[in-house]
Amino acid sequence: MLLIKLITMKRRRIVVAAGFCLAFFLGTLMNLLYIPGFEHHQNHDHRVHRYYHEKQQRITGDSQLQVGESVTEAVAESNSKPAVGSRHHQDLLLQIRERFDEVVRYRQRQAHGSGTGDPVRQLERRRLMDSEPGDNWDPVKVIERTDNRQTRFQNRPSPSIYMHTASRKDFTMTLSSVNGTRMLGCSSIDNVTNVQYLGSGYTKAVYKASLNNSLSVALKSVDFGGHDMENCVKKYGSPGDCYRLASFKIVKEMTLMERLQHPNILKLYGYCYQDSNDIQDTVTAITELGSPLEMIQLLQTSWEERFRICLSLVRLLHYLAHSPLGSVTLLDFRPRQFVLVAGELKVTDLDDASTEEAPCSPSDCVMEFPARNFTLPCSRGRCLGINEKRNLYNAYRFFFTYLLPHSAPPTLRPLLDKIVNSTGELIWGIDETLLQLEKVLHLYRNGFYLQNSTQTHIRDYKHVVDASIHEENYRCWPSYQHDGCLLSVFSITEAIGVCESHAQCQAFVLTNQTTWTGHQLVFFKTGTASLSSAKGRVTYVRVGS
Ligand SMILES: Nc1ncnc2c1ncn2[C@@H]1O[C@H](COP(=O)(O)OP(=O)(O)OP(=O)(O)O)[C@@H](O)[C@H]1O
Repeated sequence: MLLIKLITMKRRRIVVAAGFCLAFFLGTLMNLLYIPGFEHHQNHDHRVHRYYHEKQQRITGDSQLQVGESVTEAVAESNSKPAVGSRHHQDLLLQIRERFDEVVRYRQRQAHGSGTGDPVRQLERRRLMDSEPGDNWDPVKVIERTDNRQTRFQNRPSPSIYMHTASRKDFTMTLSSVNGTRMLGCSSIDNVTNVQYLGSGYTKAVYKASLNNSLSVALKSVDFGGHDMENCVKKYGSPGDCYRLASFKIVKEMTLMERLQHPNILKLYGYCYQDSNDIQDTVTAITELGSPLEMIQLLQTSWEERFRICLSLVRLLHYLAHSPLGSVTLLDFRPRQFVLVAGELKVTDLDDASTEEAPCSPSDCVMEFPARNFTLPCSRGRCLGINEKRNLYNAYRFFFTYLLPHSAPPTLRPLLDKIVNSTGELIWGIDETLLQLEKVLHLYRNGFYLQNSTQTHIRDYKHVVDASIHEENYRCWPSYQHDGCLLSVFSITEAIGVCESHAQCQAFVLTNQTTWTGHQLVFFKTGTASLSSAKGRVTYVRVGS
């Protein structure tokens, strides 16, 4: 009986959630199955987990950083692999060189489009010039210092001194500040506590840790047991060079985090280079902590929170389209590349970001997606606006279609549908898309989405000051609290409208909490038996029939 009752009570919620989940799964399945160049990401390996355990012990200071067991195994397997100095091995060195060059390009690139008179760009340019080499912060300093040595090394057989060997201290001392903010270094992560594994991908493993038992951060390093390292060591048999190759992804990410400053890009707090027993200069990035994005969970949250994520994303893409480095595209755009920080969406994985616009001849500028292709104009040998358009279409297919329209206020639906359609067809660019989403925010924040139909019910509610109801809770969707009905409203009129639409609702209590749009959180109640005095609180009780 209880089960049947529960099922009945939750039926609406389950049906809604199931509907979303089904749509989400069917839709994303197609998308996720096809991501050019990223097919390998779907794999996972038990050895990765074994490494997390080993690594967790190392981070907490149990021992020096070691080469992971799976890498050792891979080295054993790779005895038959080409010798150091062979052409095959040179291929690995070439890849390292390419990644090195890419990082240096980002590091040295001047503000894009300077001299346009745009004050924001001019400000960006000044900021960049202020932090040109010579500034204390420079995650590639370790590499740049060896650039000359590297040039000489082109014809050398041994890769072992490819990277500069530096003691930890060197880097701790050169670390100072970036954009006026003091950076963390190796000493900051010596005594981290509460280390927890957060996630890993193809290359990196990410841990949560507390510094001084106060600041929680994310620690990102190369996953020795990950696919990237394992495949490389199997192929080339050189853990040290494979590590260098993989670590450039972290160095690139740190460089972009420093170059691209925006509220929706995760903050870099610092980094640490440490020699390990077997590998020199292993790098750990220390970044802002987020929580991984769970699409299924998001589908169950309020429209207001889902809209916030879409707006964050569009603000981010607008910045990337006009960034100081030029138009930046996120080649790997899956939701797992983003995290949430206090409800805001932030991009975390920048190692697949690119500023290169695809080269073309006039006839072959085609942008391909699983469900459709777009033909773009080819101008001066480059596909015009491809970076911006790729980001926007990915935002449409991974985020907007699932998060924007469902359970939105009915009066906003036409505008939201237009946003979804116009981005899905790439009719709008990012500037227009941002303008329209900011318009939605304006309408929502100022209550212009409300219809007048609830006015007539106001006289049916009694206003009780300095009173609250502690019990008489019921569940509703999409509540901000799981065991009660806590919803956000623009006004008392809207709260009355909500109460009228819930069969159980007999009263509601205003809280002093507000959401990110300034809406007030209100508890809806089934009755008033536990009504009691509470200074400063206001309760509305239904008195009409
Ligand atoms: N700052 C962070 N806070 C919380 N979780 C994070 C953070 N950074 C990354 N993660 C989690 O760790 C996972 C792996 O991180 P990341 O994407 O940088 O690794 P990767 O090896 O580049 O992965 P991929 O194979 O997707 O490229 C992410 O999917 C994300 O869920």
